[in-house]
Amino acid sequence: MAENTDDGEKMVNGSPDHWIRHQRSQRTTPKILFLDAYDSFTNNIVSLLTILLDAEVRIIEIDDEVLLRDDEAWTVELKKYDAVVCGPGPGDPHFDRDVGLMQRVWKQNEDETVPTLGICLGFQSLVTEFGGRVERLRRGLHGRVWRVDAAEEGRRAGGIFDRIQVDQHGKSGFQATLYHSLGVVEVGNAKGSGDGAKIKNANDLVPLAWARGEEGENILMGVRHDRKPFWGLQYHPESVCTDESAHEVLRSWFGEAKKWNEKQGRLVQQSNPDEHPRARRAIRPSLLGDVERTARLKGERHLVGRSKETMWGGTCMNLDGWGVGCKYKAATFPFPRGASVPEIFELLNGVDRQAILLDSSNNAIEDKSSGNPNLDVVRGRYSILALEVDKALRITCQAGRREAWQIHSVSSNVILEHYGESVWQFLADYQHSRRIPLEKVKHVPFAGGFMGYVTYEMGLHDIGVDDFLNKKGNSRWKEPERGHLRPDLCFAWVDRSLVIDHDTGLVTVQCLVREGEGDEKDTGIDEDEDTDMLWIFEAEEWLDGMRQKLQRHDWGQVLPLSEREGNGDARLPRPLPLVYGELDWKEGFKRDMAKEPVSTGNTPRSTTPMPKTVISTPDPKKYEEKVRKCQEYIAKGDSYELCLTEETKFVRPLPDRRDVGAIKRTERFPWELYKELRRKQPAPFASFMRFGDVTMVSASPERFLEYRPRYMPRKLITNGHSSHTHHEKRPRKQLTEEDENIDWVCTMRPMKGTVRKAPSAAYPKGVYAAEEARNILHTEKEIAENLMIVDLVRHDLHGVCGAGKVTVPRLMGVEEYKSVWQMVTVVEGVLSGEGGLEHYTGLDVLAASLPPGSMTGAPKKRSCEILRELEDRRERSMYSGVVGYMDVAGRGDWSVNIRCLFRWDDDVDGNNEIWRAGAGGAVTGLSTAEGETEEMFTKLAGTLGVMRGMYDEMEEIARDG
Ligand SMILES: C=C(O[C@@H]1C=C(C(=O)O)C=C[C@H]1O)C(=O)O
Ligand SMILES: NC(=O)CC[C@H](N)C(=O)O
Repeated sequence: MAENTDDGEKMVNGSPDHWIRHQRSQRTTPKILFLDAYDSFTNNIVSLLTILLDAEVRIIEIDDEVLLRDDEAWTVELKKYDAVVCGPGPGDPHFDRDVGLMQRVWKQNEDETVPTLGICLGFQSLVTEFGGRVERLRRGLHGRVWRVDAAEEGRRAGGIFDRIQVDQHGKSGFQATLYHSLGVVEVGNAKGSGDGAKIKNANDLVPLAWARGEEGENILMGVRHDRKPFWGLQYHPESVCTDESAHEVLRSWFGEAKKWNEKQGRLVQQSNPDEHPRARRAIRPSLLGDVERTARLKGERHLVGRSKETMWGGTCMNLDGWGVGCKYKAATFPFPRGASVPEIFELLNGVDRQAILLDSSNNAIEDKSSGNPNLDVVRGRYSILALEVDKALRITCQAGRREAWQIHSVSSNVILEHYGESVWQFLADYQHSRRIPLEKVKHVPFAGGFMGYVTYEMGLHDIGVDDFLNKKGNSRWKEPERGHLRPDLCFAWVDRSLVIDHDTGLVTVQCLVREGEGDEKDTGIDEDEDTDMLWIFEAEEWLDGMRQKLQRHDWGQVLPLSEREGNGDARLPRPLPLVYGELDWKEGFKRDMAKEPVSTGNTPRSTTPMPKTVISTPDPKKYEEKVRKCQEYIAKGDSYELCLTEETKFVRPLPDRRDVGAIKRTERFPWELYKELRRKQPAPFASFMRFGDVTMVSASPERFLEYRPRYMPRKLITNGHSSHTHHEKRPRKQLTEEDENIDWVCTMRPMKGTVRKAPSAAYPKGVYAAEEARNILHTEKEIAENLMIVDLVRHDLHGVCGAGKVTVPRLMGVEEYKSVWQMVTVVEGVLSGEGGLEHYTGLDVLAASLPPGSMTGAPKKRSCEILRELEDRRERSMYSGVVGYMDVAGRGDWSVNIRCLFRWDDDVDGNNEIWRAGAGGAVTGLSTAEGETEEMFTKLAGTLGVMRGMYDEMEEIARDG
């Protein structure tokens, strides 16, 4: 049998030559199998093992159906690895569904056993398998950082804690993060009585290390099997808060594993390169790579190029010609004196048209923290206004139908409906084929490109939580059981926009112009120099017009209403009217003209008083009950942290259709609401969106994800031919001059830990000083809460950026906002590696990290399932989703939709429209029901207050159920 080594050499099995070469290749790249129990820290462990042991780590899920069923396949698979790691995860080691394949690892044939390390749940599974007792601890220890001390046995050879330095007290230990609520209370035959009791040495399992809690607990942290090559660790070696010195334990373990293999003469089989590997890599395939593969199969260049056949109504429209190859045109000038962002918005956009405004609305607030270096005031720098959104190409997609996305042209007609690739692949491809070199657009963060939103449910679906979908029937045309047909992803390709730089005081108006480089045959559109010139001429004229409009406007004066609302430009679509009607599953939205406003304008104002707006806020008692339920799940080991949320509903009467004035006011209402929110709750990631079917006003303080280039000195770049580590084996692709200087940095800023400024029951004096805020936030509870999400976000980033590419430049900083203090960590991942941005873009990170970890808790998947249940399967919709952009140069910035209010056009209740606002917070074992309820209401207070301020008359009720 001939086998291939990694470097392509042929080997003949059995010859001495083969043996030597086999040993050598094994030495260069050891292979580790990681059994993933759906944890949110998996990729961090894989990264650590890869870097530390210079190993190739592959992943298989614990519930792999084939391997669970097929003994033969399982045995064959295990032969490919030097060692196995059974990972952490939610649940209980006694339940098959929680540990799956792990149990099979412990039951291997004596002579073929693969050396294995269990971590956390994996450790508990090992102990359970060999007769130890694992039970609920008296309290959960999620996100706690404790000292772990090696026992006598641990320090001996084979005890894997042997390389930990001994301190002056004769102890060897380190600080390590714990994420567990179950623990070992008894090992082998020895009797113990729960945590706090000493567990004596036992038959097969030898205790190696312990952690002592401040409540007198003494918890087992490490074991080895006396005769088999099995080890286990209860703490999390990969956490950002575990000491680096603890890495030595993993080195020792792997040394022992290799010794075992040698002693047993265990041969690690090289995998057949022709065979599709069963185990996956931690890093996901790139979206553009997927596009390329599919396109190669079909012999076409871009996904959309293939869509001709699927066009609607026989129109043969090819999107390849739709702006492929863009030219960038811009005009930059000083911010007009006396103007403000809302006024510019009103002048250029009108308030009732489609619009997206990403607004650094806190840029003007005074710095209350002056002089305090411990406190960061995060100010947004730019405000970005998408112009002519009505005319932009729009891409929409519903969760569960993500292989079917739609492209809409002006006036919302669907011009293309496509099946096959995921919408993410389409977006990556679309953006990539319109790339503009960074050099040309460095002066602005956004030069045009995608802007839009993604809902929470889209994220849920992408991580495999999709109980909201109808599983029966044809997946394409599933009858929605969600009660609506709203898009979960909606992006506009914005080619005209305006950027305000609040720091430099400059305004840039800009547009993307079509370039006539497309292949004529391909696009079916005649391109020549003249048309090209025409586009450019038109663009320049437009830029000039915009500049003059802004500069000549008298900003001292209040705009006459007519000028704000009537956009004199006849080419522009008319303002969106209020649409009345009903949603029908079969036929979609059915408009009911009879109910709609009459357009004559002569009808007298109605004199009947408007009915009241009804606000229903969450019932505090019920919320407390849910917090307790969260804690039950946490105590059982099913989750480490749960971000529980509730919804507040505003049922707002629509005006009589004959009352033209009232109708006008209603159309203006969202914008007035936004202006009020912006004024009262300034925030770095504020936004106003009237886009597709949704309207949202947001005062979000939380950045989800930003990706942008970091320019590197040229000499830092290796050319790939000079070194021969295993990372460099494949020939590097030809780098362009531009690539050489750029690292793409993805920054995530998970926010966890909230303290309100005003006095409250929990802090009766009120918390006003920064120092006090810091002290309150830097407590075990808040630190644990933040840490768990930091590790989760590192995992999400590792899954795209790869091993060793993720750092935490700032851990748990405290930031000041209008009415709260927040604790925020900055996590960075670098998208370089092979292919650089050619293969992975910020969109890969976005697609891989939704829903935002700060809104779910950890581990993400199981926590989301639990939350669905606790939140009565209510859709969070826009709340907990993201809004932002990804521009033509590949840069992006997305914020988490919190502290926001939204309304869907079809969300009507009789003659009322419904606005919704979510609020919540992370529940951990250390939470109190009252404290969490207060935190939720604190977060709600901002939006609620603004909404209340909009009415003279209203009624408030606590929501039941
Ligand atoms: C859930 C919300 O906020 C999230 C939860 C936070 C927390 O638990 O401290 C902080 C910021 C957000 O990530 C909300 O504002 O509704
Ligand atoms: N991180 C983990 O693996 C946790 C294991 C188990 N679910 C517990 O809570 O104890």
